Amino acid sequence: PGMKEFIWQLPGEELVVTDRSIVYISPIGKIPGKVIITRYRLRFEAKDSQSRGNCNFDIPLGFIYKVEKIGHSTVTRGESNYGLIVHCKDVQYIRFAANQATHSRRPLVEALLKYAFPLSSKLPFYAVLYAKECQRPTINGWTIYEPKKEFARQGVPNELWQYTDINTTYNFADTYPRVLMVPKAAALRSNLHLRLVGEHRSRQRIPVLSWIHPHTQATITRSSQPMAGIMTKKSNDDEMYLRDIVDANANAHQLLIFDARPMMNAKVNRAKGGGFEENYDQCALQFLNIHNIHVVRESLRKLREAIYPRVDEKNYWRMVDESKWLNHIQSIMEGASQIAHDVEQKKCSVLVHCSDGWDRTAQLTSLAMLQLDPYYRTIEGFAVLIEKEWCSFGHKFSQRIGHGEDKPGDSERSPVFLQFIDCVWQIMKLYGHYFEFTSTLLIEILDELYACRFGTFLYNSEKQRIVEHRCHETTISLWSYILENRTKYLNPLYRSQEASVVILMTPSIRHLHVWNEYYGRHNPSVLAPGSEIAKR
Ligand SMILES: CCCC(=O)OC[C@@H](COP(=O)(O)O[C@@H]1[C@H](O)[C@H](OP(=O)(O)O)[C@@H](O)[C@H](O)[C@H]1O)OC(=O)CCC
Repeated sequence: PGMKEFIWQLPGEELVVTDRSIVYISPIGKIPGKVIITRYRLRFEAKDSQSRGNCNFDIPLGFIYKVEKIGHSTVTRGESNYGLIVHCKDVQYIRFAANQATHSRRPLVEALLKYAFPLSSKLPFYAVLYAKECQRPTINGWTIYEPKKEFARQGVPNELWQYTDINTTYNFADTYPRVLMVPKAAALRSNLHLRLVGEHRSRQRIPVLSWIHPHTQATITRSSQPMAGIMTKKSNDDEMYLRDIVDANANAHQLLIFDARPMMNAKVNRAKGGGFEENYDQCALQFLNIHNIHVVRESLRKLREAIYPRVDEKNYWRMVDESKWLNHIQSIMEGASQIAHDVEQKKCSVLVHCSDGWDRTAQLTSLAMLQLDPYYRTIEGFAVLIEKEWCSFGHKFSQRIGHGEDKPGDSERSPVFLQFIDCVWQIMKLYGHYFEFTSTLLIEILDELYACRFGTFLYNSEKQRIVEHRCHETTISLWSYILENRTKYLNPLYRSQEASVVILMTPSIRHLHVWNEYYGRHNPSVLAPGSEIAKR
């Protein structure tokens, strides 16, 4: 492997192309400098960096969702009309003016289109090159989450809950984890029974255990929607299975079913064969009015307009309100808080689902578990929570982020995981001393979500990650990096004894804030010293 030419180069980060005569059109002025593109990043170095303050920046290629060419080589207007715009998956976009005479844009655009979209270019993700050249990490992040170790920590299996081997080779539900914990009564009935329950749940994502209360045995189970359809057909096996969940908790006589969706959307899903648990006996159903991936994608787009490339001081709050971003955050937090309250105070068992059970359901179970179990507010526990409720339960990271694909308009993309991390930040803002880590960890996780340097967030399911792409062997886990640098994320106010509490909150909109530390981080907060104001 080539020697490192620059101190900043990472293992496996081969140089691809350099352009020394390019101008960065920043929000606060034109800055001439050099662009270096490698297999991992786009880097800009201002020509006389000392006089302009530090205008250097690095953008991992995984951040890029669109490369836009502006101006044509023939146009004669000012040079800044000819160049390219690099649009990023976090709020920013970067505009460069290239040198018309030398047609310097072409090599840059070709390099970006090839290496920012490895799936489209049929190249391996940078994560594979990085792992090849890295020394073996001292901590193997792939073993931080062991399902049976985590369930043992929760106190199961026990006399009422046990493993089923029905999905050991992912043949039952290929978007689900291999290890599933189900009511003992259901497992003892037969695998046929479980298969019949699976036939009544979208993609066989049957209700399985996420978390059990250490003292009351109240449980959080999760699933996808029942396949009731327009005939609102019922399933004896599905209803019997839910009764098993009720019977496994001596403190309650009914199962609280939380359908994350607006009722109208749940009804519309009947047209696709879906639906909801209509008058199941011993069950109480309620809708949480959390909107779908399409509404969420649009909401972030509007929030971004309020913030980047600069805050519109006159219209900011109107634009934030019109985005409804904080309203969506609130609906998720309200749902998770009600789930936590019903499990903790009413000692009830709850079932959480939505349409597919991999977006809103993951948000609700993980936020409720974060409130109920202080373990998940430690660095290791937070890694376990994300591996369990997001990675292993088939949140489609690859499609929701659009890893490596040049398909900016793909309607499968949506910032659902970002919404979850934003909710964690809102809880941290109110109860920071109950977390072992600070928001630095949250921002690090979001950056590595896009960068594709680690294998943790690649692909759409445990099966794809482990069986089809063998990520545990070919890539390094994000948690190796995080845990090797854990001091970076430690919260000095954290006292594990006092933090060992249940957080029960009623998230009023007045307690919620725009996470400016993240969404506003690319805005020039002050004029870089010596930077000239863009000439009008
Ligand atoms: C005649 C065809 C009917 C039809 O296409 O229904 C489709 C529904 C889509 O259902 P929705 O629940 O509104 O939307 C779904 C959820 O966001 C789901 O995530 P989650 O895991 O959180 O459930 C995603 O995985 C699906 O891709 C998405 O389609 O659309 C609506 O309900 C919108 C109504 C305004």
